[in-house]
Amino acid sequence: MRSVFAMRSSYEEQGIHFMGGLLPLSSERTVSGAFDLKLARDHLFIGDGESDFIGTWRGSRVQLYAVSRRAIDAIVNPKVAGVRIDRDTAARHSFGQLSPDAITFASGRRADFKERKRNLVVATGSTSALEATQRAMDRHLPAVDDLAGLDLRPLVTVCVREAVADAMWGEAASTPVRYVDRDGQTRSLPFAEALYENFLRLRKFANTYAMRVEPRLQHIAFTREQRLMRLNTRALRQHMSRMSNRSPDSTIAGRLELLHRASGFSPGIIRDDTATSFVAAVDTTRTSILATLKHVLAPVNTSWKARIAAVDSDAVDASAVVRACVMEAMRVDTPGSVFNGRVIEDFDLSVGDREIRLHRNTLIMPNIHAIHALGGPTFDPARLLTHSAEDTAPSVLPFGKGPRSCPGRSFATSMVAAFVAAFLRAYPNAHLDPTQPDNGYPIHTASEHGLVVVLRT
Ligand code: HEM
Repeated sequence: MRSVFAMRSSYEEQGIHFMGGLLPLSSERTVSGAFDLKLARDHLFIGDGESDFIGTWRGSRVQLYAVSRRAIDAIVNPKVAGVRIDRDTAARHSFGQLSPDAITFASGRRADFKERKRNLVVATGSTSALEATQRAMDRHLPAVDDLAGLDLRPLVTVCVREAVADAMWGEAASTPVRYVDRDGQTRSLPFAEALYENFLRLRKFANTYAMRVEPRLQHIAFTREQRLMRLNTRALRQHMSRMSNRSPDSTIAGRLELLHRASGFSPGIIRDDTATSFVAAVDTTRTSILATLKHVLAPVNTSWKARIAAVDSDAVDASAVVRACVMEAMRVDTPGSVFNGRVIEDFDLSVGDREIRLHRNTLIMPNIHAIHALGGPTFDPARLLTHSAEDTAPSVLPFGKGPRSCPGRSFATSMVAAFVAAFLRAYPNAHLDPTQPDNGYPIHTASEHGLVVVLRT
């Protein structure tokens, strides 16, 4: 078996540029710097716009990022993804503790993988996100007269969390469960809120230096916070096991249960695929809403705000203008990254007119941030509206691509479109507060700054 140093040398000999220092772990210091600047790890490794791959260390492993469209297409090709490259993500050691049997961590090589994925697409796609979104907005949107400025981050978070929970489980999402907060205080929280809060804590802990270097350490309860999160994880998993077989057929959980059971999937898989869909949905969807509002509420984009506001409320879901604004916002402020994969056997990957020898155990993933950066930092939905069928499709991949791409895409885009259009109807004079430094930061799932708007002129 090749050492990581031999692997790296082989890639450098094949012309792949490495970033982040010569020795294993060295890149983690650079990553800490990126977190300080409120950037996600993958923003650092976007390449020069010419290369196919960028290499670095991830902890003590060799990581390759596909950074050109053709390299991404090569590694997500169904003949490669789930055949010679399989899922291997450190996330299974962090928030994966909540749902270890979820599809997110499952091998794409299993014979039943395609059916499992199809069930998720059907269960999430056949739900109307619109009513759940509107109900949550009706509960939480503030009375306009009371507010000169408003941080949208907590407002959007609570609306999306409740709307997704409603679509996922119906009333059962509000069942109170015991939850231990960061101070060690035991409280009673609605089940979906407790699940989301514990997910956020697990993910935050995973971003610390030690856990990035050795993600498996997250399974050992060294710290008080780890012990508290573990208590919650156990209680939540027990609660979710008790919820099985009880979700109404009108909910995503109910439909997934019917489909997965008919396919012969175990109760553990049904439980964990439901839980993973909830956490995957809330975090990314609320980030996409914030990103879209950030752009359409900027004074320079008033014409796009007006075009969205002019769309009839019944036509929002199908509106090309609304979709173009949402996708373009996700291009400029990409919510999350795709999950990592691992090369499972040495093989030659065809990229354009050359072959690249990939070595077993190399971590490898598409860097969608690199593709998105090629379009530049300016929000311009027109580029998505004007391309003809003959043009190369614009490279906007916030949901990933290929066999592992997001099964909740249709649900998510409906929810983002519904929220943004309803918000603009409710607050036609809303605009970004130019005095707020927080508004200048990029928006992604792990960022914690606010998005402050003025609701009145
Ligand atoms: C705007 C919102 C969303 C964005 C930007 C997003 C993005 C993504 C991305 C980038 C991936 C990884 C793809 C890959 O590794 O190739 C993913 C996977 C996944 N997403 Fe989403 N997602 C969103 C909403 C949702 C929703 C609403 C659901 C379910 C209700 C969902 C469920 C999942 C699941 C289960 C996976 C794992 C798929 C697999 O392992 O094969 N996501 N998503």
